[in-house]
Amino acid sequence: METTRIGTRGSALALAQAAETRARLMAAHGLPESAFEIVPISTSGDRIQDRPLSEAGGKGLFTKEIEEALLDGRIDIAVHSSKDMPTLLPEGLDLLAFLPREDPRDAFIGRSVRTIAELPQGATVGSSSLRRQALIRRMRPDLKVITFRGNVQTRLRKLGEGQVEGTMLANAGLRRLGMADVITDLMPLEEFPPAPGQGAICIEAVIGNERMADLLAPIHHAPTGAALACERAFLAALDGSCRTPLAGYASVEGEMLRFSGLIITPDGSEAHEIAAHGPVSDAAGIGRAAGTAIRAKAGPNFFDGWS
Ligand SMILES: NCc1[nH]cc(CCC(=O)O)c1CC(=O)O
Repeated sequence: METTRIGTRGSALALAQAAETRARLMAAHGLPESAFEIVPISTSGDRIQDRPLSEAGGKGLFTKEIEEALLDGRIDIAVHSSKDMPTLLPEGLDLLAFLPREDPRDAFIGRSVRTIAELPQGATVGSSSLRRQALIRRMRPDLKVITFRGNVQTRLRKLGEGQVEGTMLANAGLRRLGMADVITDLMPLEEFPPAPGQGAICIEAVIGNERMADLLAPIHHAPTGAALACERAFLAALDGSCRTPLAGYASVEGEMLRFSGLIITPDGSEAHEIAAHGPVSDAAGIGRAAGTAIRAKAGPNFFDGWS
């Protein structure tokens, strides 16, 4: 029997996502663990630690080396956080499966308070995400928001040392790491909407590889796939620029898809929101139309100066 090589980043979260994918494939096909090999691959996003990723070139940084391995045939499938995927994939690759989405909310981790509202005037909060920075500033313009990178352990150490009074991470990632106990508050979706793709694992493969298409079909979760098609179309309609703080979240109930999107200036002073719904079968169309509509709402000057 041929071994399936699963490419992934080497971070603890990425390895947990690869192991979850392997477990689902084993269960779906009655295969032993030995039918799979997890291949960790270091990416530019992992190596660049000294500046915000939005300055270093944005999203593709977490996927480039892994996609090269797919195209070179060194791995058979690649497991990613959907949030880290650019809207345009390299020629010849496609996202063939999405696993059932985890909770998409952001989590707040406070040092001596439980919520953002309880932070003292002028307190320092750390985040590396432009979206989270802007949403925090919108809620609490008095806070000092600093760029804060590193893996979960590094961030928690800095928090413990008092470099910041609070930080934010995706609830999904913390849960997958078995670290949800550090969370002191979960942000409501309406007030603090997530990034497109947050909480959803996707699996990428070479188009036309029938063995991989057959392997992945039974673990694909169609409602998550539709939600992601909508969110990714919204992102694409806004050029998916990593320098534009934006949020987008779609949920599916039966045949109905609901989407909410937001764009916001980095200082949090101006935000525009959009809500849309329609049939699941039109998921990408709903996202694209929402992107066009929010662009029109914001006006041509909104993106000037900082995008
Ligand atoms: N860019 C890092 C990244 N990509 C996906 C997740 C979380 C897991 C997920 O959204 O599925 C994280 C870390 C974080 O935001 O806390």
